[in-house]
Amino acid sequence: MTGNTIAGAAISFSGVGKAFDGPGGARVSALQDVTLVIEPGAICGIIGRSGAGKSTLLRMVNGLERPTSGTVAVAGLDVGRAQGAELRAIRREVGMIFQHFNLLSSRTVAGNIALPLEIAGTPPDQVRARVADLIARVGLDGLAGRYPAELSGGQKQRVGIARALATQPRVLLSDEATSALDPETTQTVLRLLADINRDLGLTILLITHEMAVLRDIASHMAVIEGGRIVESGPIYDIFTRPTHPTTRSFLGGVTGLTLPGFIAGRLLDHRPEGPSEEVVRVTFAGNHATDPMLSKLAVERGIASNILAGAIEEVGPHPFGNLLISVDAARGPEARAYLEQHGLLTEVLGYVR
Ligand SMILES: Nc1ncnc2c1ncn2[C@@H]1O[C@H](COP(=O)(O)OP(=O)(O)OP(=O)(O)O)[C@@H](O)[C@H]1O
Repeated sequence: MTGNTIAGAAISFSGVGKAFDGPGGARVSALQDVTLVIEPGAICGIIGRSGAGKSTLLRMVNGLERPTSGTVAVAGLDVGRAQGAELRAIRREVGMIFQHFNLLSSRTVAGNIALPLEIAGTPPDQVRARVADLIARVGLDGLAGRYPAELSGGQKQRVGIARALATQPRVLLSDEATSALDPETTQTVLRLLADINRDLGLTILLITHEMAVLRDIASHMAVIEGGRIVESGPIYDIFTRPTHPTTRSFLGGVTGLTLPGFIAGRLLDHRPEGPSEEVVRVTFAGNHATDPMLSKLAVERGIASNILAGAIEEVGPHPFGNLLISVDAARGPEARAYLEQHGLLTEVLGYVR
């Protein structure tokens, strides 16, 4: 083991860089100085735009890509430097599911799920018993003899999940596994992954470009931009206190964080001379999420607020909401202090005349 693996972590990236040979001999830097620790049993989501480096990061965990610098470890084993039998042993600990399922069309459901066991040399009677268990586990009872072409997208992904679990891995990698599915099917597949995480204690690392997927399933998340992790931590902390502009732009779609166009176009950085309104983001977290704090602000302090946009939803088991409001700029500091005293988070976004 190198000194850079993190003891006790399910997956760790320590100062990881990856460069590829690009066109004309130029080097393309896909990842730079990535450090991320994923604890056993976590569901960690990596979100980023196209080309940010998500797939490269994920593929390092099962040794499909090797780091140019730094260390990637699974359960303390250095994947990037493992060879031969050691690499095969690490790969058995890591299952993977894919956006387009990657099933063999010539094999049945049972045949696809059996494949990793056959490759591992498992005796046929054990393969049959294990495949039957896995089919029940992922809710495909009665479909063992069907071929992929006879299945819906959601059923195909269940086969993919069962196949990934066949060798009883400790880590499951998900490469945009719900991106090709409709919203309802996405929910059922995410629920299955959450059940597997809970029942089997499996650590899940998933990549996505949809914040809603992370909101519904992840315990932790990291935002990747230009090959660097720009923000990471427990999902609830990031939803309630995003710091990086990229995180905020991803969050805008799911949490009502985006300013309506008619305000955004007029927003000033500094309070202007004369009457103006302060535009404030108010984040409601935990038990405060449904408290009528703005009504109390009006009644107790006589400060009226306009609601510009907002949403209340759940992140994991916690209620959470964002409201964008405007208040008379002269009373803004008092309004924010009042809301903060009552457990809400506030942030001034700007001013409008
Ligand atoms: N085998 C390769 N050879 C050369 N460049 C590569 C290779 N694989 C990835 N890259 C480059 O590395 C960068 C990161 O790519 P990566 O596929 O990891 O991004 P991504 O976030 O998964 O994108 P997407 O969401 O579009 O799949 C991109 O600039 C890409 O062009």
